[in-house]
Amino acid sequence: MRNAQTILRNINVSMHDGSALVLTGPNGSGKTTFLRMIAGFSRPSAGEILWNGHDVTSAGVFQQFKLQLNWLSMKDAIKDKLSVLDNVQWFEVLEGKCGKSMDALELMGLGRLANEKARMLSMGQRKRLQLARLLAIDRPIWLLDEPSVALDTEGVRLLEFIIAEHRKKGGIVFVATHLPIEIEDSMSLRLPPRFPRRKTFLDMVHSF
Ligand SMILES: Nc1ncnc2c1ncn2[C@@H]1O[C@H](COP(=O)(O)OP(=O)(O)OP(=O)(O)O)[C@@H](O)[C@H]1O
Repeated sequence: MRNAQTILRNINVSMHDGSALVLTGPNGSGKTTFLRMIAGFSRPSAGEILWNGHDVTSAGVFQQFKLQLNWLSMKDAIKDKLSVLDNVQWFEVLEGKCGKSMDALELMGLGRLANEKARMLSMGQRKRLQLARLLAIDRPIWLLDEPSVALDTEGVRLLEFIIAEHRKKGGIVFVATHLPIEIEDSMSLRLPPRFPRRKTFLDMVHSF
């Protein structure tokens, strides 16, 4: 439920180590809501989200489960006044890790911009920075909301590559997207429109 309205119903998905789920569906169909529920930002009004058989919302489990998750969304949480490198290292330090930030930036094609202020980055470069952060933090479950928006063709290929590599290590990936993405052996779930339109776009055009 969101705002007292039922957004998602009758969804049953089971993920194992190394698996990937691609969520698609029209605007407002609930893709972000689905990811938010997995992340524990929203509670399902019915049903359960289980992690290793335990309800993720129960005390004790939630704190552990949260540490497995890496969230990437349109809100990029990039600090414009910090350098590109600091924007990755800051999260790495918070995570109690170190040493992967520069390699992650290099992989995402941002090595030469590491010492620039993040405000200098283009939209696609900001997305690459988010992906570098994902790599540096290196948590097992990735929740990616529209990860390819603003990426160029090479950026999308890199995204597909890091997803494949993550899965090889046993990582789990959820991707909500409107854009085509190639993820081998992924499951796909297409959410239905919440409010089916009475008229199609072409009907509207012809009525003018
Ligand atoms: N902040 C909010 N508060 C209350 N209801 C919300 C909020 N954000 C979204 N919703 C409701 O949840 C529904 C699903 O939204 P959600 O963002 O999950 O869809 P989506 O499939 O990710 O859409 P899009 O493709 O546009 O990103 C929306 O139709 C809206 O009614």
